[in-house]
Amino acid sequence: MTQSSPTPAEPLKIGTRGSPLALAQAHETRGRLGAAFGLPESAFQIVVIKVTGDAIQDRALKDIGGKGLFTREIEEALLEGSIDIAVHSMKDMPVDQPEGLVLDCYLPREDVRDAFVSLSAKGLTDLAPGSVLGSSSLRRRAQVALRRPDLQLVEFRGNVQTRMKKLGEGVAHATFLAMAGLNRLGMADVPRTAVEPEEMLPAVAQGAIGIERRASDDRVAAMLSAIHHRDTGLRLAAERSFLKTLDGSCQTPIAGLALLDGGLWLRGEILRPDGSAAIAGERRGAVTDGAAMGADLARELLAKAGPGFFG
Ligand SMILES: NCc1[nH]cc(CCC(=O)O)c1CC(=O)O
Repeated sequence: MTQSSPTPAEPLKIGTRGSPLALAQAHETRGRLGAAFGLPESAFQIVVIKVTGDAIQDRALKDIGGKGLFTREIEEALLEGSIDIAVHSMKDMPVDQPEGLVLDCYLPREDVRDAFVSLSAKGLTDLAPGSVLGSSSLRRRAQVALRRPDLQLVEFRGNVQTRMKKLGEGVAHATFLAMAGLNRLGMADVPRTAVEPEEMLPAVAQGAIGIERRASDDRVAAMLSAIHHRDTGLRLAAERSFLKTLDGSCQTPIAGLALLDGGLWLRGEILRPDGSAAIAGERRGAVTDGAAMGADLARELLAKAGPGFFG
């Protein structure tokens, strides 16, 4: 069923990063809006925006510093009006939006799991002692160090294609990627084993796409409310509240996942960056109670950790 279109005079400008995954997410957003309002592709214009995190490829993300390495320039474009909506991987989104912007539209979530990717092994436990694991994610590095302190960790940046090339060249024996990214890119040929959340809890918001808009743009607000996926929003409310209370940045190893199983079930974990300790906990509550549950679980873990836990 199509809804009456707000008949945009000009194409709706969709802002995105230029990586193949970001473009796939922008295309999915265009497809869902087009289907909801009976609009052709020509009613949309995809605008690629260069972000700091993509421009700098030769340094570890934690050394570039600051929040929003993958989002800042896109939010600036939204505020100045050169785009109308911004499509984001929610995993890369800071917990607070700048004044004047709103993020309250989520697409149905993809697979939340990490994928263990290797040309020679099926999982962390099969890697020979001293093997090299490539990852730039503080969370994955800490989770790996906790489980396999013998492995050597190396930084691994770049898109999926670049990382597969590095594995082929022997730069590392294995890496982790999000299942969501592999699925969205249709990369069926990448040798992957899905890692269950019970083995390794994924990042907050992994697999979720969020669409940001100007707070003042009522026409766009109405369009986005037609494609918003409520269950994903309820889960992310819990996970992002957990992250916010932990003051999570990309400098802190944090994992979190909420599921709807009649109620809302939130699991969370914080780790020391070197993997020498981890503290985990969970909450169960009403589906609309995510924000309070997330904050409460974060406070419990922070109290257990004590000062200086992150080192
Ligand atoms: N920080 C990079 C990033 N941001 C979102 C995804 C994957 C897609 C998703 O989780 O929605 C990735 C790459 C990865 O972890 O493999």
